[in-house]
Parts: sequence; structure tokens; C-alpha cells
Amino acid sequence: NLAAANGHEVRLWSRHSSQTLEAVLKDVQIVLSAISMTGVRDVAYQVHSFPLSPETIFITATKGLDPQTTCTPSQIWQTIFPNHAVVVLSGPNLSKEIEQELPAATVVASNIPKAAEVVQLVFSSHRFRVYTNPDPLGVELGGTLKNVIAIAAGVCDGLQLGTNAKAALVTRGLTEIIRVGNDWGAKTETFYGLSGLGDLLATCNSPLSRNYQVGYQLAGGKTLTEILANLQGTAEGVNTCRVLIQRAKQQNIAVPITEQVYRLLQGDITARQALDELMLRDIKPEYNY
Ligand SMILES: NC(=O)c1ccc[n+]([C@@H]2O[C@H](COP(=O)([O-])OP(=O)(O)OC[C@H]3O[C@@H](n4cnc5c(N)ncnc54)[C@H](O)[C@@H]3O)[C@@H](O)[C@H]2O)c1
Ligand SMILES: O=P(O)(O)OC[C@H](O)CO
Repeated sequence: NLAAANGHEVRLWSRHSSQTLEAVLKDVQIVLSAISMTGVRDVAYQVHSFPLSPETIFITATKGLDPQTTCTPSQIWQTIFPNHAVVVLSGPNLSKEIEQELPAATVVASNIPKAAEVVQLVFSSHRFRVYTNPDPLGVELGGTLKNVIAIAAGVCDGLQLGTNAKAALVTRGLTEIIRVGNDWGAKTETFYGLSGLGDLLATCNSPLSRNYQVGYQLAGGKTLTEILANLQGTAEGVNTCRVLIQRAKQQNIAVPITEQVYRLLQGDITARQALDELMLRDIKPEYNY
């Protein structure tokens, strides 16, 4: 809608479309993927089987991690299209609000600055403010890792733990995101921007967020299976949490909030037990300087 409102010709495709992917891709300048993580690799290979101009820019808006490789979506697109520019689009962008034409801001990040600038122009308007950023990995990880903290934030609100608890959770959640992101090679300052802190605040405070909804309903005693069966759209945090636990173990990174979210999602503990586990951890300095 945003690109079309700026006068661009936009074609949509999903696996349920009547038009073929090949027909939709004919002569395109930009391909924007907002496929759930589970479908990214498969669709990227399908796209690869059709002719595209070498100038075609790929944009990825998926916020997830590949369970097999722990790769981010942009790494998958870049591996399959090594000679094309890939741009990550991520920010506090709850789609229902954008659909209602409420104002929002986002970040477009690429290793190729010119490609990010092209994408910035395509989407910028009086109701959508687009910033460029040179750290695609940090932008992508901010949008992806915050989903796990959003599940915890939903639990926090579902248990009615109060404003102090929520502030503590979100702040320590950001510390955890930065620890993981730095180990991955992303820049600290990116996580303090729109795609990190910005998206964390949006997702942890809105019932529009599916990840928040998962946590809220778990706190209310529903099972994960029941919740996912009735959820509209994808809660990527469920898969991301599992992949993150795997990566944190491999890299020996402390992720206490993610660990409790993982155990809760597995059905190993209750939301109250997860809270106690977090509150009763060994006392320590706020930062390891
Ligand atoms: N909804 C939002 O507010 C929002 C905002 C920013 C980013 N995102 C991200 O965008 C992605 C999609 O979110 P959504 O809200 O549109 O989810 P959704 O569940 O509404 O849509 C997912 C889309 O992916 C397709 N898909 C799923 N598995 C597939 C497969 N195996 N092969 C081909 N296609 C497949 C579905 O057909 C559907 O078109 C997620 O990674 C999400 O984190 C969502
Ligand atoms: O509904 P969620 O939890 O996937 O959140 C949507 C977007 O990531 C918010 O920016």
C-alpha cells in the first residue's frame, strides 16, 4: 500500500495466488519478501529459478531464524542471490496500524548504501518515515530477537505483575538481545535504534502483537497448541526462541529470559515458576565492564 501510494506499480504473490510467481516476477525492479520464516528458503529457491535483471533489489521483512542453520532471512536471500543487493526492512511496524494509515517509522539496512537509499525513496511518505542504516545484521536481529522478549512481556501483563516488572523485563531483555547480537557481529548502537529498542517497545506493549498474545494467553493457562490454533498470523518468537537457545548454548551466551520463555513454551514450567526462576537468580552487577 505504501509503495503503491507513492505511484509504484505493485504486484502481490502468495502461495495461494492464482497468478504464477513467474508472471509476477516478470521485469520487476524490487522483490519484497514478507514470508513466514518457514517458507523463506523454499520461496527464495523458487524465485531463483526465474529470470531476473541483475539490478533487481531484494527486500526482506521476515523476522525469524532458520532452524537448521540459525541463518537470518537476509543471509538466506544473499546466499541464493550473491550478486544482488539485499535490503533488510525492520522497525516498530505493527501492520494493522500501518493499514489504518497511522504514522510510523522504519529502518532499511544494506551493505550496499545505494540500494538502501532506493528503497528509502520507494516507501517514504508523510505517514511512513524511513531511515537508512549500514548494519543489516543488527537491524534484522533487533526485529527478530525482540519477539522472544515480547512473549515474556505478554506473560508479565497476563500475570498482572505491574509497570516496574515490565520495565525491568524489557530493559534486561534489551541487554540480552545486545549480548547475542554483539556475539553475532552486529553493532550495539543499532539495538538502541528503531529496529531494536523501538520495535521492542512496540511489540512488548501492544495486544496487536501475536508474540505478546502468545505470552499473555500462556499466563492465562492456555496451552501453546490451543493458542497457536486460534492465532491470526505467525508468532515467529516461538521458533526464534528454540533457535536462539541452540545458538546461545553453542556460543556460551547467557540468555536467562530466553531460557525461561523456552521452558514455558515447552510446557516444562508454569508462568509463575518462570518468574520465580528469573527473580531468584544469583545477584550480580548490572554490567560486566
Ligand atoms: N504483521 C506484522 O505486523 C509484521 C510486521 C513486520 C514484520 N512482520 C514479519 O513478516 C513475516 C510475516 O508476517 P505476517 O504477519 O504477514 O504473517 P502471516 O502469517 O499473516 O503471513 C505469512 C505469509 O507467509 C506465507 N507462508 C508461510 N509459510 C509459507 C511457505 N512454507 N511457503 C510459502 N509461503 C509461506 C503465507 O502464505 C502468508 O502469505 C513474519 O516474519 C513477521 O515477523 C510482520
Ligand atoms: O505481531 P508480531 O508480534 O509478529 O509483531 C509484528 C511486528 O514485528 C512489529 O513490528
